[in-house]
Amino acid sequence: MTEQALKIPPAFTAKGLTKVYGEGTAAVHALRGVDLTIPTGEFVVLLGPSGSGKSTLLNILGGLDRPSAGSAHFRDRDLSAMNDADLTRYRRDHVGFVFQFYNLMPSLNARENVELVTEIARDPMKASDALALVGLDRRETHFPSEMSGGEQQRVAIARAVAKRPTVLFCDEPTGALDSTTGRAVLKVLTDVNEQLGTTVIIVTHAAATAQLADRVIHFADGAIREVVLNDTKLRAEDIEW
Ligand SMILES: Nc1ncnc2c1ncn2[C@@H]1O[C@H](COP(=O)(O)OP(=O)(O)OP(=O)(O)O)[C@@H](O)[C@H]1O
Repeated sequence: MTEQALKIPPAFTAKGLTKVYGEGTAAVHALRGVDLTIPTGEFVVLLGPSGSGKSTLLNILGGLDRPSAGSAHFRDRDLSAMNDADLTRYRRDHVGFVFQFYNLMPSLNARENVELVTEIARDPMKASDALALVGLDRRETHFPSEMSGGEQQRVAIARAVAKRPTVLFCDEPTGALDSTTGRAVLKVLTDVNEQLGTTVIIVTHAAATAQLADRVIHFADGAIREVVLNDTKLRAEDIEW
């Protein structure tokens, strides 16, 4: 890591982060006191068995959910202390989301799907520039039904990055895709990380994705089991699926 990177405050720090769903005998301990730091600009992959708490962590860091105890800071701001309006503003100004199923509007073409965001964002890219970034500049007027799963996911990524988010959260972004298409989507995510400097945090079962990461966080049973820093990152084209 460069000296300059060391001076930039981390994107996220969590201390004793705890999430319990339900109460009493029905209580589910989704996060059991997680401590973590995610440096700004990193490409981070969260791996772990189903139910180990990965999505719960993503939802808290993304301002979609609140912890039961502990703290989660975005830069110097305590997300756990924010009210609903503050969290909405935080998500609007700083956060992009990409999910397994692309959640595109079927009646809108690719450009119009991206414009849903660019029309309300503060300092957005042009929708056409966002689509060019994901390699879909020639598909602007195509509707979701006219595109493959990988292309639809790239539109979803264009929509998420068009508002120039500080952080891009991806929950199983390749979960519905075959390996070739998955690689193409991962290539787009690494491009976003490298070209825009966006911090990218991916939850996935596709362990191969870890080969692209600066930091791999292994989850088990609501806790971090291991954090691995990659000295060498592979290019998306070269990962073994
Ligand atoms: N809204 C909810 N109400 C009750 N329990 C929940 C809720 N959301 C998640 N859980 C539980 O919390 C635990 C952690 O779930 P989470 O979705 O974070 O795991 P995960 O590691 O992302 O799993 P997967 O890989 O299957 O998506 C699981 O036992 C899950 O059933």
